[in-house]
Order: sequence, then structure tokens, then C-alpha cells
Amino acid sequence: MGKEIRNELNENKYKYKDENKSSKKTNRCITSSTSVNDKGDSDDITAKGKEEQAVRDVKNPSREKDEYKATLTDDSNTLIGDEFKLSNPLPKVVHYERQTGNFDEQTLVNDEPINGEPERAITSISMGSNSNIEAVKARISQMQYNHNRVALDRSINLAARIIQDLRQENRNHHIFYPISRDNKLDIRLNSKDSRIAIMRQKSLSCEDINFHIEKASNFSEEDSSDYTREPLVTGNEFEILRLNYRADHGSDDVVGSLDDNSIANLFDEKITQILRHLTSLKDRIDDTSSKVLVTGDLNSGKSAFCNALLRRSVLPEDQEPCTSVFCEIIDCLENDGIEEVHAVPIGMKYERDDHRTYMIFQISDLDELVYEAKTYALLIIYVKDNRPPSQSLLRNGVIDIRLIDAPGLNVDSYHTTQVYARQEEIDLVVFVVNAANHFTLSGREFISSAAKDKNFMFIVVNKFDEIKNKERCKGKIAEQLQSLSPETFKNSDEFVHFVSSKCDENGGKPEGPDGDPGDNDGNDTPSGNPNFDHLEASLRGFILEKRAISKLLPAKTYLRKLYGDVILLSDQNIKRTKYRKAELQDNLQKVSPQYENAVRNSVEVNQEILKIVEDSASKAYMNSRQHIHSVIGSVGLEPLGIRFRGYSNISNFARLTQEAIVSRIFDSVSESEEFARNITSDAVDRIRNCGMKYLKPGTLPVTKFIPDAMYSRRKDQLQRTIDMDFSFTDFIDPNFKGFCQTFGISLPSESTNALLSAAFSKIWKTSISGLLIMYGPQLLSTITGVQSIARFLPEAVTRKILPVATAIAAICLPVYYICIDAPHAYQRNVMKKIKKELENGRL
Ligand SMILES: Nc1nc2c(ncn2[C@@H]2O[C@H](COP(=O)(O)OP(=O)(O)OP(=O)(O)O)[C@@H](O)[C@H]2O)c(=O)[nH]1
Repeated sequence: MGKEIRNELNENKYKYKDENKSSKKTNRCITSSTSVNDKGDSDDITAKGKEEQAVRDVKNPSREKDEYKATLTDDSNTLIGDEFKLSNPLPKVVHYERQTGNFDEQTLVNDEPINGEPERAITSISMGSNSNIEAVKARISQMQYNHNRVALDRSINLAARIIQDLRQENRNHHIFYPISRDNKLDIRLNSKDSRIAIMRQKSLSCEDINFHIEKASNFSEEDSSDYTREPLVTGNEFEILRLNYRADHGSDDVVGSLDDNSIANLFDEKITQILRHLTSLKDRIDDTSSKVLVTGDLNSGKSAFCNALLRRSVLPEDQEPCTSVFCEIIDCLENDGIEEVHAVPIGMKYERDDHRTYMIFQISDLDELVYEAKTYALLIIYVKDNRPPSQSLLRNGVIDIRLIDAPGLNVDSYHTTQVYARQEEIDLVVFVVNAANHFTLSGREFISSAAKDKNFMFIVVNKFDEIKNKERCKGKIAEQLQSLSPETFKNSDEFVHFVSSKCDENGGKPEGPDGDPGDNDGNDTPSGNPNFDHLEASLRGFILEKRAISKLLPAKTYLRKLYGDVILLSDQNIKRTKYRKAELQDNLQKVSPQYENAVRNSVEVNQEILKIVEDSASKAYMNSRQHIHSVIGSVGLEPLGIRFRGYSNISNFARLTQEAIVSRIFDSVSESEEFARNITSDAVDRIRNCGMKYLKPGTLPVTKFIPDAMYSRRKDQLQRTIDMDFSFTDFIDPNFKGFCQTFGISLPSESTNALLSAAFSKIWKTSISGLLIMYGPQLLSTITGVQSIARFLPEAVTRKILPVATAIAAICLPVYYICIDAPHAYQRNVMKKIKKELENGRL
């Protein structure tokens, strides 16, 4: 990813080089609309202090130069005050060489090209008036500024895209974030307070936290060696992407004790913060006004300092802590020239044109309003400054400046957090420190945090009048500042000021009466206090002349650090991935033979197990089938021991018969199940032995096989599945053998018996049975030889009595047989039904 970012940066020419080095490359101009100049955004013409060179002849046409073709459109008027308004038309297109401040020979004057006549172009401009030259300079300055602003805007968009990609990557599979592991902190992480603090993190659920804490506690040397075998950065090298996690305010950072999941969550949160900050940076550079935040410790004199800058006692000053609401001071021209206070209630977004978003007060009400922190989030104070633009800070003719007086840092944690949050939308921080206290802990923390994107901040060491040993105080401040904000320290003369903001009764800073700008008559003079004058001049110079530094540099600084971090992180991930890949390949080589062996064994063992399972299953199946079938077969043949108590009791007989049959079948099922249990138990043992052959001792899970849990089907369920209804036909099942046995007729052989029984049964169910009834008596008489005997009987007997007797016998005998056989027939029919159900698989 590092490479990708670099490529992307190169493609877009977002080169953030060291400013000192880049300044040596003098021949580079602003190149394209997407580029950031070599010196970043800080070197507009005025900042370089080379205004006198801005308009001059091109002496060396062969030198290397990039051209910037700037069309003077709306942008050119953005910063030009009335005094720069032109009497003569300006050239429409100017080719300007950045490093030398020269216009080249392509310059057009009055729409006409002046190729080869550079003097004409220059003459045309310089022959006009000084205001012409100033106007061209101002416009070029503005062009460069706008150009840099657009470039930064694009760079911020690019950074946001990269950061979002990073977040997605981190969500897909955790990004490796280098940290130095600290096992000692685990104990602290396990404390109750830490648990509660971690639970407050919305990204972690309760279970997650317990899991992470447990994991952190179990973190062993072996785990940590994963991270130490290769030389990696520790995470402290990151400037923007550095992760901190403190269980409580002021406690130690415990990131080193968190596991990968928690780190990934923290990283995700960090990205959310960065994206928010990038948005505020974008808003900040697009905002045409400049916001100056005056902050510092409680009672350090912030309000007094603002008043001193305004030359008016606008904000209340007190020995007691007083400012607990943010006070934003704006020139009243932005409020139709009316001096007043707009108090914005908490939760409301201020819109000047929407009166519902604020309440209006007089400036004199500020004495009370600054205490109303529970009601108001912001006090917008519109003040009039009659001083000329060259002296006024708010109405300076160049850029709108808003002074923001913040509550003291150490008032309480809520206010401190608010100050931290607001500094994101701020272009310049003025940190007011009490000369007697030096930098307190909260002051130091704030300055370190602000230094992330602001290379420079003004340090106002206030109440210097109260210090006796002034040199000693200066030394102490310098010592602390060196480590806190090196850039500010390097440029101490411009950025560090030892002053007294309190009104000087002996002709010090002029101060008008409260709310009355009467003294502020536009003829104001410097304060008479050289230190304060110097501070004021530096402040004006920085904000007005070095707009690029005050407004754009914070964004550039932040982006440079962010890109640096992303590249560092990418490099670490690439290294880490390569290292892991090599390690995995090593391991793969080591485990490959073992793996192949394991696969072979697994195939063998699977085949063995499959065979055991198939054998056992088919044995159990065959046994059950045979056993149950034999029981079903025998039930119809053997008596069940249920007495038939006549046809009046037939339903009871049917129920008892069915129950007896079910009981027989159930017993056979239970016996089969028992058999299957034994077979399965034996199979499980054989499978276990099979596993033991291949697996190391102790690796096979100890599971207990419980045979009794195998079958749960109960007798009553079986009973319910058998059809309990019966009809009278269920009691009729004639068969030849039974018929013969009933009447004591003996049959020649078993096979003949079976044959006849089958035929008998078939015939019974067909129309032949009807014919038999009709012609049965005749047939019977023929079969039994009644006809031949009849020859010896008197004719009356043969004609009348014999046929009637034969017919009676042919009807009564089967009826008698059916009645006698009914109980057995029912038993046989029920069994037939059950068999049929079994065959159809419904039981
Ligand atoms: N001697 C001296 N006193 C000062 C100076 N600046 C401010 N004071 C006094 O210090 C006290 C506090 O000043 P403020 O301006 O209210 O301080 P602050 O930082 O705004 O206070 P909070 O907003 O409450 O945090 C007031 O009594 C001021 O008169 C100074 O330069 N010298």
C-alpha cells in the first residue's frame, strides 16, 4: 500500500518535501491546478518579502521555468481592498515565474500578446501607478493562495480516500499495527476500573471485553515473540495514527496490552477521528475568514489579552474564574453594523439570519452571560472597531478575523474537551500562559495535541509585569517550549511574547469604557508597551501576510504527517506480510509430509470406519427384519390365548386380540433393538480402537456412548400406528385346511393341503364362490356319491328330501365353519393387515 500511496502522490505531484531543501530549488513555478508547490503553501510573494521583485524584466529567457497561466477572474478580487482598485485594466493573462517573481514575455497586455517585448509588458504595468503594481502583486498572491488551497483540498480528498481504504482493509482482515507489548500492564487492565472504562468504548460489547481481557491476561512470551523476531517500529513513531488507550484520565496508556481485535477496534475509531478532522481541515481552508483561538490555563489573562487586542474592555476580567462559555468576537459590520451579543443556546446551530437560533443581549450583559455555561454554548459578540484597517485586527481590510476566547483549560474536563474539539476548526492558536505558573500539565497536553497540525502557535506569557526575575522566567519558558513545540521555539522572536495585558494606568494600552467604543476614534496609536506592540505586529503579520501559513499550513502539516504515517504503516505491513509469508512457507515445508501422512491415514481410517458402520448396520437390520417377520408369521398360526366370548362381546375380543398382537410385535422389536444396541456398542468400540491406532494418546475426545439412548419409540406409539378399526369381514378368512380340520377330514399331504388352501382362499374371493353356492349341493351330491346311492332309495326321497338335505348341508356346513373359525380368522386378518402396513413401510 505504501508503494501505491507513493505512486498516487507522485502522480498528483503531492510532494511534501522538507521546506528548507525545497526552497533551494528555485526555478519551479506553480505547475498545474492539482499540484502543491515545492514550498508547500507557505511562500506567497509577500511572505517571501520580495515584493520589489514581483514586477521586473525577464533577464534570462533560457532558464527553466514552469508556467502558471492565471486568468484573473473572481479570485483576483477576493483579497484586494478598495485601495487596490485599478484605474487601468490589468492584463488578462499573466505568465508569472514563481521563484523569481518575474512575469515572462508571454504576458498579454490589453488582450495583445507582447512576444519578444517584455519591457512593454512591464512598462505598461509599472508605468501606471503604484496601486497597479500593488494590485498585480496582491492578485498574484491571491492566485497562488487559491491555487494552493485547491491543491490542498484535493490532497485532503485523496487522504480521506486512502484512509477509508485503510479502514475497509482493517475491517476485512485486521491491519497489522506495530506496538511494543507490555505484559506488566495486563494487571492494570484487569482492574475493575479498566473494565468499566473499556466497556464505555461503544465499539466493544461486554463479552468482547471479557474475552479481550482474558486474552490479554493469557498473553505469553511465546505470543510476544511473534512481534519481536523482526525489527519493527513500536507504534510510537506514528504522529497521527498513534493509538492511545487509557482506562482513566491521567492513567497509563495500555495499548501494549490489548489483543489484535481491540487494536483493530481502536484503529477503526482513530480513522473515524481522522476523517472528522480532515473534514474540519477542509472546512477551515475553504472558510474565507480566519479563526484565532485564545486559550490557556484558568485565569491566565485570556480575556484581558483579547481586550488589549481590541483596545476595549469587552470581555469581563476577574480574579475568579469567569469565562465558562466560548466567546467569539466578530466585527459588527457582519451584523449590519450593530454591536450586540448573540447567545446561542446549547444544542443550537448558529445562523445569524435565523433569530430562533440565538438570543440577543447587550455587550454590557456579558458580565453575566459568561457564567451561563449551562444555558449557552457560544456567545457571538459583534463589536465595532473604529480604528483604521492598518491598526484594527478584526477589520483589517484583508481577511475577516474572529477572536475566540475559550474557557480556562483546567476549569473542568468538560470545558477542556470542548476546547480540544474546537481547536480543530481553528487557524491559529494563541496560548496564554501565566508567567508565574509556566506551563501546567493541562497546558502541556493541549500544546502537544495542537502541535499535531499546527507547526506554529503564539505563546503569550502574560502577567509578565508581576515577575521580578524576568530572565529566569524567560529561561524556564524557553526550556519547556523547546520540547513542546520545537517550531515555535525556533522562531521564538515571532511566536513567543512576554507581555502584560492588563491596562496600564500610566498611559499603557488605551481602553474605552465598557461597551463604549467612544475612545476608539480611529486615531488609535500603538499601546505604548513595546512588547505588546511587537506581539500585535507579529500576530497581524502572521495572520494577514502569511495567510498561507496560518490557514493552509495546518492542513499541510497534518496531511504530511498523515501520509508519513500511512507510508510507515504500509511499509510495516509489507515487511510483516513478507516475514509471515516466509515463516508460513517454512512451516508449510515442515508440515507437508505430516499432512500428507495424515491425509493417507484419514482415508484408511475412514474406509475402516465405513466398513464397521456398514457391517453393524446391516447385521442389525437383517436380524431385526428376520426376527420381527418370524414373529408376525407365527402370530397368525398360534393361539393368542384370548377367549372368544360370543358375538355380543366381539369388539372387546377385537381390542384384546390387537393388543396381544401389538405386544408380541413390540416384544420382538425390543429384542431386535437390544441386539442392535449390542452391535452398535461393539462398533463404537471398534471405531475408537481404529482412531487410537492413528491418533496420539490423549488427542481423541473422551465421549461416552450410551446404548440406552439409541431407541426411544414406545409401545403405545406403535399401538397408535396400527389401525384399530375392525369390520365383520375381518372375522371371515376361510381356508381349506381349517375347513377340513373343523369337520375331521384328513388330507393326503401337507403340500396338497397348502395347494388346496391357496385355491380355496382364492376361490372364496371370486365369483366362483357364488356359483359354488348355487350348484354346490348338486356338486356335493355328485362328489359324495349321493346320486348313486339315490338309485336304491324310494323316488320320493330322491326327488324331494335328498336335494333339500344336500342343499341344507351345503349352506350350513360353511356357515358353521365360518362361525367356528371367526376368532382365528380375525387374528389372521389383523396379522395380514400389519404385514401389509410393514411392507408399505407405514409402521
Ligand atoms: N498584573 C497583571 N494582571 C493581569 C494581567 N492580565 C490579566 N490580569 C488579571 O488577571 C485576572 C484574570 O484575568 P482574566 O482575563 O479574567 O483571565 P482569564 O484567563 O480570561 O480567566 P478565565 O476566563 O476565568 O479563565 C484579572 O483580574 C486580570 O485583571 C497582566 O498582564 N498583568
